[in-house]
Amino acid sequence: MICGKRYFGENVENLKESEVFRDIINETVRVVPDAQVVDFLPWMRWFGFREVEKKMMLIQEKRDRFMQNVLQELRRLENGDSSVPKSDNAGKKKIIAEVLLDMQKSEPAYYTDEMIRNLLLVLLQAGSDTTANTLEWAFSLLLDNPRALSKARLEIDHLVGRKKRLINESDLAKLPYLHCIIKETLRLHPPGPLLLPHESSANCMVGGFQVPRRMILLVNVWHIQNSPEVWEDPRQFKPERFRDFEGGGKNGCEFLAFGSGRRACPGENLAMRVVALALGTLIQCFEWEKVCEIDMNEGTGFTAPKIQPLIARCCPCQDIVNLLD
Ligand code: HEM
Repeated sequence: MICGKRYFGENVENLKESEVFRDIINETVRVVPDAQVVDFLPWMRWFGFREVEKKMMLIQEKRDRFMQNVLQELRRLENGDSSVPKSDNAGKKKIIAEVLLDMQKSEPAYYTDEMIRNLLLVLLQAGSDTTANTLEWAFSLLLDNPRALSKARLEIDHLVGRKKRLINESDLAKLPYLHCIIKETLRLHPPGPLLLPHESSANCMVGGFQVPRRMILLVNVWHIQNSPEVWEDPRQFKPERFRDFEGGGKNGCEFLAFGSGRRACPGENLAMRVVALALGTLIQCFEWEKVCEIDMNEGTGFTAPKIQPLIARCCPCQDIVNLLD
């Protein structure tokens, strides 16, 4: 959607480029927690805390180089350069990078290359790890809760039937239990456990505390969503609790996995669809089995990933093999 290419999975067009992309994502996620320490304790910078500044500058150079190459390639493609390999997307809908380059033609002072590069990078960065981690946590929870997995499969089977077709985007609104599973996963393991740092633009009161202008606030969403004061049996995986749940819950503050208000995640709808479609398809097509006890511990890192990656066994459901072929 963003660059017109695949950087993960099968049919990756340019292996080297996709490796650089994955490195950028991983390195950024790794260095952000240290950068936040330095933001809050600026004197740590004097001691060169974990070489954060140096690392961030190196990553930024890599990010800029990567994205500038993408922009140059798109320009060459537009000018009819046949040496640039055409992507799967060529001739179909415009990708976001192309839309922004078009806008640059009418407003070059605003849509500079730097602005476009950073906008594309923030979308890629914000959308990749968060979505992938959610999928991995959801599957880990489902394998640990086989009843919920069966219930999700029944819901899908009931809607589309196993033999007929794979689920598609238009089915998603009719799969409420699948959505409950995703929300319960995001409640237990929010990929933004402290949201992003927010800065108050004016003096204000939050929860009875005076917050002066320009104060940086972190919101501990992990705690809110796992607190017994807010949720019954907070550490239990109970997708049903989201059945009649609206928005963020009471006062809009119980479920905050995508943040809230003006700076909430703009990718929420997209993320919910992507995760639901991926999770739903994996449930529909395969029989799943644990190969060992699943380690449910969260590691450090900006998106609170699993410490141990999920390993599971799957084999295609018999009646869907033809469809998969
Ligand atoms: C399961 C997936 C995702 C989760 C849980 C998630 C969660 C979040 C959270 C918690 C924030 C910070 C909100 C705040 O501080 O109040 C955020 C910001 C953001 N997200 Fe997502 N996100 C996800 C997927 C995506 C996707 C797919 C995109 C776009 C392709 C995206 C783009 C962004 C951007 C651009 C911001 C910064 C918004 C701003 O500062 O105004 N996110 N996201």
